[in-house]
Amino acid sequence: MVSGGAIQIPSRLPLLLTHEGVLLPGSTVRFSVDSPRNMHLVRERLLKGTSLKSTIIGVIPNTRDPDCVAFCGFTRLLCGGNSLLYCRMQPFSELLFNGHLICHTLSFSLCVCLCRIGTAGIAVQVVGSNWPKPHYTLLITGLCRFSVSSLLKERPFVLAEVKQLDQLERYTTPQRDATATDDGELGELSEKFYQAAVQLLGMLDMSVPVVAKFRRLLDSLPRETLPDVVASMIRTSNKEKLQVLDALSLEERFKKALPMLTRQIEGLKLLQKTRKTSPDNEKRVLVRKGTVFPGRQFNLDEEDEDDDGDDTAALERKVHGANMPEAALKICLKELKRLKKMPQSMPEYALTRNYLDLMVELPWSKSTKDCLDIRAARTLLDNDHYAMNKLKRRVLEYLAVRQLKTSLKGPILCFVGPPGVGKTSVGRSIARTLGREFHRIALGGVCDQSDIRGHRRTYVGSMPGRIINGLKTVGVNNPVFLLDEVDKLGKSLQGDPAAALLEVLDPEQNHGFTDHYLNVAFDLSQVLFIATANTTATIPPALLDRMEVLEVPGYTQEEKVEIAHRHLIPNQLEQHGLTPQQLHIPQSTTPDIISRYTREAGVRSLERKIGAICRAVAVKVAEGHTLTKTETLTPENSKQHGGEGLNLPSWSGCGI
Ligand SMILES: Nc1ncnc2c1ncn2[C@@H]1O[C@H](COP(=O)(O)OP(=O)(O)OP(=O)(O)O)[C@@H](O)[C@H]1O
Repeated sequence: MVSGGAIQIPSRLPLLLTHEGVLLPGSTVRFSVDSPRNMHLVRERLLKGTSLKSTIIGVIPNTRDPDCVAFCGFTRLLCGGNSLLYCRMQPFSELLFNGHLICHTLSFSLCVCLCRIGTAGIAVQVVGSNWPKPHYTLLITGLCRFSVSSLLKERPFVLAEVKQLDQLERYTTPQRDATATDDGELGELSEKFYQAAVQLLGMLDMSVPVVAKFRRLLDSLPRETLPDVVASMIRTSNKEKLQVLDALSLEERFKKALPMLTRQIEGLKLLQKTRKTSPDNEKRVLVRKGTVFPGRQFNLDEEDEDDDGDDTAALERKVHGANMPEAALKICLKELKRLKKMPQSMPEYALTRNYLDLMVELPWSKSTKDCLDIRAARTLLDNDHYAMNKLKRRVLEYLAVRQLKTSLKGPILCFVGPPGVGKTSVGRSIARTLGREFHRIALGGVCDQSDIRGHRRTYVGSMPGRIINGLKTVGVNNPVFLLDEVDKLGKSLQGDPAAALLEVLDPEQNHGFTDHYLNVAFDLSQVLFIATANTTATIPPALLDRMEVLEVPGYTQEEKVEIAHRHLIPNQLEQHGLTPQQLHIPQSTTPDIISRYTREAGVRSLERKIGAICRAVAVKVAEGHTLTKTETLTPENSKQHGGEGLNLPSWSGCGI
């Protein structure tokens, strides 16, 4: 690439067509690549190539221009400005650029307007990812301008014959500064530009790394490179950057870039005038907020410190503030250290970040204070549930022992009974009496061990298990966990979830429960586990052995009537926005509903039927029927009501 002392870029360059940004010589820009042509370029040129030459590509802004597209179909193509049009033509006869024939042999299926001038750049990093769709992220450092002489091929990626426009030696060898000794307009311009850059720096906080870097570059780079470097660092639009890119003469380049710099200075002056904070703070805020330096497009040799630095610093603060045990803290700090060194585009960055976010969110030492009063607990249980005397007595005994001995280890209560007898709702009431958070973990159909214990982090799409997820949701380490339907746990090739539950439910072991995702022990000894099941027959013996089974039998008809009138009807009326004046179901009607329309040990179906009656009445009320008297619902009167007043639906009309 060195010919006659001059460093030359290859005369044939693969072109990366990008809508994303403009690469200027001397700047480093991150491009996300997902179009088929660009993906081919990365795979076949950057990833397969082994020489330095193969890492050099041409980056060319691909500005879709409706005017250009309108030209398609003509055999002679003329494109204004510095744009080059190539489009679908069969056969391709002549392609003219600014009056010059570029190509007359190929047919192109692309229909885009390309800039004629691009920047040859060296790909310093290529990162691939499949999420959310296959793409590569390229970090490219601009070397020099080139112009497209002719297009050689279009597939699998665009290859062009190019002409180098800038000298590369200006960065590599200390040489005569073309502008320093120039006394003419160019010298004046470059001095003015330099002074403006110094003025901008004076308005910013030097302790911010970006500003310090800007200062270093300003002093070390030859002045002729400054327009490119400064235009790529300060906040400018892509259109403005394109103007700088298209400016071939140095003088023109200074003229294009200087107004951008002065605009920035004027903007800062205005901001400083309007805000009345301390000057030092103000300077820092301006830089931090990206008022001057947007994004991270300036990293010629940049340390990884900007907004991202803030982010990881905040995370570090959270890690220290999470009050986690020594072992967990050690792991978090290690991961944090790795995270700081990772580029954000790396897929592992997101994984590590998610892991750390979970670690800081977990309630390692956050708990609610138990407010147990046995008398109040009895009243609450009685108010919430009718009958169930045996179960309520045992629950009260259990709670009383807990009150006397806070560090009670076991037993785990397991309520066994037919569906709808109130097992889950008793669990909820226990949480309320203790003043603890309640979380239900539905185990029905779970047949993968990792549902309980989580996946290892090496696994794609890994997640913590339900226990850790539940703790994250409730935000305290002493909730009431209701393991619903333990009898319906499955088994599969992915392991036996019941075996994983053994450790969770064993009071002797669960202080060191290790979820595969966390890979560090979490103390579950404060969690109060309650299990429910419909039958003990299908509960694995080892699991059953760890639990105290409390049978919850079905209800008698009388009990169901009481439950309906004390709990179900008031609940349903409230849920449907009705008042007892609008719907009254007499005690004598309920046995009819129970015996004719439900056939169950519990009361869930009864609750649904009452809900259906409420819905039907709600329609009438919403239609604006006025109530003259309190209506009572019986099968007979519902049929009698032919049309006036509150037209109570017939039983079948209720949908029950
Ligand atoms: N004794 C009772 N007193 C008041 N309401 C009750 C009683 N028994 C059940 N219920 C009510 O019945 C409904 C169903 O109860 P729940 O969901 O707790 O049943 P379950 O036994 O857990 O059923 P499954 O085994 O299907 O999970 C709830 O609305 C609950 O409040």
